Amino acid sequence: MSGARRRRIGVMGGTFDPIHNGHLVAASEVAHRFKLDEVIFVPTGRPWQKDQAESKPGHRPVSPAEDRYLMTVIATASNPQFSVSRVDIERNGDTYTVDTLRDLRAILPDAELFFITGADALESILSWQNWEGLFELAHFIGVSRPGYELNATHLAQHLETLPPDTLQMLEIPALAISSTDCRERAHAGRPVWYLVPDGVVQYINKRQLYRTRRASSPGVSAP
Ligand SMILES: Nc1ncnc2c1ncn2[C@@H]1O[C@H](COP(=O)(O)OP(=O)(O)OP(=O)(O)O)[C@@H](O)[C@H]1O
Ligand SMILES: O=C(O)c1ccc[n+]([C@@H]2O[C@H](COP(=O)([O-])O)[C@@H](O)[C@H]2O)c1
Repeated sequence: MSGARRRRIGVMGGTFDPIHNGHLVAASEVAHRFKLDEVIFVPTGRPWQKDQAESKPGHRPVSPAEDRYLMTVIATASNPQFSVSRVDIERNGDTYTVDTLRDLRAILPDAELFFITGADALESILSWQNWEGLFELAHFIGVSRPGYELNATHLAQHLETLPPDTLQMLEIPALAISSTDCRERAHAGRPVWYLVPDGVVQYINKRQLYRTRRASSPGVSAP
């Protein structure tokens, strides 16, 4: 008897500080083109490369994980194909994609995973923890992003021994939106409407996120 088709699950990892429409379009387009059953958004717990960059003068620390998680839930709630996982925010220590994928494989042992990453993140993947092990855990889909070239020739030589569909590229509708720009807008009192979902605009206002350059906002408390 032939086995059932394996569920095809997209994994969209990100710091999502805040989640914006560029993330949502990327996930939606990959879901359609790769016939995915679902996309799981995975907010990072401790994004070690961003933490390092943001310890430089003039940069602000990453917002509390619980705020980033809740914005991701709000942004994805209306799409039945989208869900949000807490695996990265519940794991102690720095967030490594190799752990994300291992955790998701343990939860979804029969699924085929497709990790979605923008062209900028793809450029730096050789600096990720245990990157050689990543491609055995999931397919990788690199998506275009304004300002970055969608090119993985630097990776190709390292992937020669792996199956040809290990890493695939996809041009998506260009949205020149970044979380950095959204934070700077919110900080300066400029609008973020239509760059992020409406509920995320309201959450940013309610929690007064990005008003200061320091992470001075209190933690999320239960209602
Ligand atoms: N506009 C976009 N188009 C396509 N991919 C994107 C876009 N913005 C972010 N991504 C991808 O989404 C993933 C998560 O991104 P992240 O949460 O770091 O957002 P960001 O906008 O890059 O944040 P920041 O400006 O703080 O660096 C990464 O793989 C990133 O490349
Ligand atoms: O595994 C790593 O070492 C690693 C280093 C940097 C980024 N990542 C992952 O890449 C995704 C996008 O990260 P970021 O920092 O651009 O929001 C997110 O899922 C991160 O956990 C992973």
